[in-house]
Amino acid sequence: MPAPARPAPSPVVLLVYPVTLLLGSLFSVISPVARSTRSSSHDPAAPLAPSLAADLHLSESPVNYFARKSNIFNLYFVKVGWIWLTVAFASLVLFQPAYNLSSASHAQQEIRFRRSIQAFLRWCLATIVWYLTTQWFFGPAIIDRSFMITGGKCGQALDLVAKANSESSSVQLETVFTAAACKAAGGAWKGGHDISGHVFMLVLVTALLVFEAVGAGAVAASPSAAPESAGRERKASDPNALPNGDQDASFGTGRTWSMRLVWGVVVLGWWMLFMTAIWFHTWLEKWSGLAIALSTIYVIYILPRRLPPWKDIVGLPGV
Ligand SMILES: CCCCCCCCCCCCCCCC(=O)SCCNC(=O)CCNC(=O)[C@H](O)C(C)(C)COP(=O)(O)O
Ligand SMILES: Nc1ncnc2c1ncn2[C@@H]1O[C@H](COP(=O)(O)O)[C@@H](OP(=O)(O)O)[C@H]1O
Repeated sequence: MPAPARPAPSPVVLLVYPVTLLLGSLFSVISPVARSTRSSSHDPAAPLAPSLAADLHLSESPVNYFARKSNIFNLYFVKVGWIWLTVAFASLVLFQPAYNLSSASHAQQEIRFRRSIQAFLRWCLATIVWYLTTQWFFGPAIIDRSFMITGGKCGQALDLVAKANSESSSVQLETVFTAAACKAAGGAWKGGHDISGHVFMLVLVTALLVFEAVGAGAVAASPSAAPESAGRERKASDPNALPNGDQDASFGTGRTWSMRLVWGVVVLGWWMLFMTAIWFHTWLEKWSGLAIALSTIYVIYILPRRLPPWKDIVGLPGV
C-alpha cells in the first residue's frame, strides 16, 4: 500500500525567499547593467542600497525591461496581485476534490464544508494583514506609517500643502501621509525606511498558494482519491473520494486548470520577486517586507501544526 501523501510542505521551503533576495541583491551589485546604471546615479550609497526605481528614475528609460515600473507584469500582475491570489485561491476551493461538495456523501460533505470554511478563514486572515500593511491602517497603511516614523516624507510636501490650502484639509493630509497620494500629486516619497510592498505581497501570495496547493493536491493524490479506486475501495465516509460518472471529465478539467493557474501565479510571482530584488529597494527594505510576509505565513500555516486549538480554528490545507 503506497505511503500516504504528505499534506504539507516543510517550512524549509520558505528558505527560497531569503535565497532569492540574496541572489537578486548580489546580481544587482555584480551585473554590469545594474552597476553602470548605479554609477551614473552620483549616489555614493547606491552600491549597497540599490533603491534603483526611486533614485535612478528607472521608470523613465531603464535598460532592462523588468526594471521599468511600467512593465506589463508589474501593472497587470503585481499591482493587482490580490485579485490574482483571490481568483487562484477560489479556483482551488471550487475545483479540488479536497473541497468539492458535489456527489459526496453526507459525511464527506461535512468534512469538505469544514475545510472550505477554514480555507476562507485563512484567506480572510491573509487579506486583513495585506490590507492593513499596504492599504489602510486606521488611516495610512503600516508601510506608510513606518516610513514616516523613520524620517521619510513627501518631497515637495510643503508646496503641496501650500497648494492644498485652498482645498479641503483631508486632501492635504492624504497627500502628505500616503505614498500613493504623494506620488499621484507629483511629490517624491523619500527619506525613511520604505518597506518593500512588492516583496511583502509577492512572498505572501506565492507562499500562501504553495501551502494551499500542496495541501489540496495531497488529498487529490491520496490512494482513496485516485480515479481507479473510485467505486472500488471508496467508503461513504472517505472525505477524499472523487466524484464519479459524468462529472469526472468536467471536474478533472477544472482540477487541472486550477492547479495550472495556481502554479502559474506562483512562478510569475517568484520571478517578479527576483526582479524586485535586483532592481528596486535597499537591502533592508527588502528584508523587512520579507519578515512581515513570513511572519504572516508562520501564523497561518506553521503555527497550527504546533498549536492544536489554533489548528481547530484555521485548519490546515487538505487536513
Ligand atoms: C481591525 C480592523 C480590521 C480591518 C479589516 C480590513 C479588512 C479588509 C478587507 C478588504 C477587502 C479586500 C477584498 C480583496 C479583494 C481584492 O482583491 S481588492 C483589489 C485588489 N487590489 C490589489 O490587488 C492591490 C495589490 N497591490 C498592492 O497591494 C500594492 O500595489 C503593492 C503591491 C503592495 C505595491 O504598493 P506600491 O505602493 O504600488 O509600491
Ligand atoms: N518587480 C518590479 N517591477 C516593476 N516595478 C517594481 C517592481 N518592484 C517594485 N517596483 C516599483 O518600485 C516601487 C516601490 O515598490 P514597493 O515599495 O511596492 O516594493 C513602486 O513604484 P510605484 O509605487 O511608483 O509604482 C513599484 O511599482
